[in-house]
Amino acid sequence: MKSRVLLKNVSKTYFMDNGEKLETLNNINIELGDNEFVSIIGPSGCGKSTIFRLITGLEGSFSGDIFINDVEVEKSGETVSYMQQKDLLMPWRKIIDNVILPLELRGEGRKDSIKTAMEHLPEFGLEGFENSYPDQLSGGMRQRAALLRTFLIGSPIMLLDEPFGALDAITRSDMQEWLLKVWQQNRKSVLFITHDIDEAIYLSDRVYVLSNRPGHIIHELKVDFDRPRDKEILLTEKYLDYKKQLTEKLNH
Ligand SMILES: Nc1ncnc2c1ncn2[C@@H]1O[C@H](COP(=O)(O)OP(=O)(O)OP(=O)(O)O)[C@@H](O)[C@H]1O
Repeated sequence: MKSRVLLKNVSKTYFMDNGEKLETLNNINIELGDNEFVSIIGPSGCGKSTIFRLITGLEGSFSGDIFINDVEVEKSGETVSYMQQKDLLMPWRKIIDNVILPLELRGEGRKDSIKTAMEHLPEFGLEGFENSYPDQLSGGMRQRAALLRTFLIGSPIMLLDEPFGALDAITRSDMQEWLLKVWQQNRKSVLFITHDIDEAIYLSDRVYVLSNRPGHIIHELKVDFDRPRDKEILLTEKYLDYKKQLTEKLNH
């Protein structure tokens, strides 16, 4: 199944209520290939989330071209699985009722939706918690529930905006390993936004570095580690070299 995204010379300017222009993205070129895991890192406010809103069609006006599976985004009609930065679970709905939302929105019956979701609960580490409410779960479990909800949107293309940003270091590290495992089993194309250089290198096939706003690509790193990966790679020279490259570019 095709699962590609291509941004060609994409620029985006917001027009503020007071008439001012906010140039947000400047001539961005990004490519996500079939089954690739690609990260985007860059300073706060440089337009990373805007890129996702453009790909999903939530943000309409821009210059340049965006292709989803080789079709222009305006004509594509493809639903992309998108997890926003603050993708909160609804506190009044049980975990199972939170995760089946995209299936229900697609018009699938409640019974079938629950059956589908239940099959994925073990893989997402949520077995036995289907009837819990979000505030009864740990931070990592809540993020896995939000990821399952995103996963059940069903697109082979996933856009994940800082899914682990609010987690403590140990939980975050566990979640990275878990995400790689799930990704390897399900092979989707993932675009992943993070502020964390280590996370970007560990997870990705390639990493794009954005400049300060208006964001443009200042570096592209190909991460040449075999898969499946384990945290041992963090101790290698090659890894340290990648980290140095990205740190230098970000502090540029
Ligand atoms: N709907 C909007 N209208 C006007 N300005 C906006 C809008 N959405 C975002 N912006 C502005 O565009 C810039 C980029 O925002 P965006 O959320 O894409 O950045 P980001 O790189 O994802 O930031 P962070 O890393 O802090 O999440 C910011 O200055 C933001 O205030």
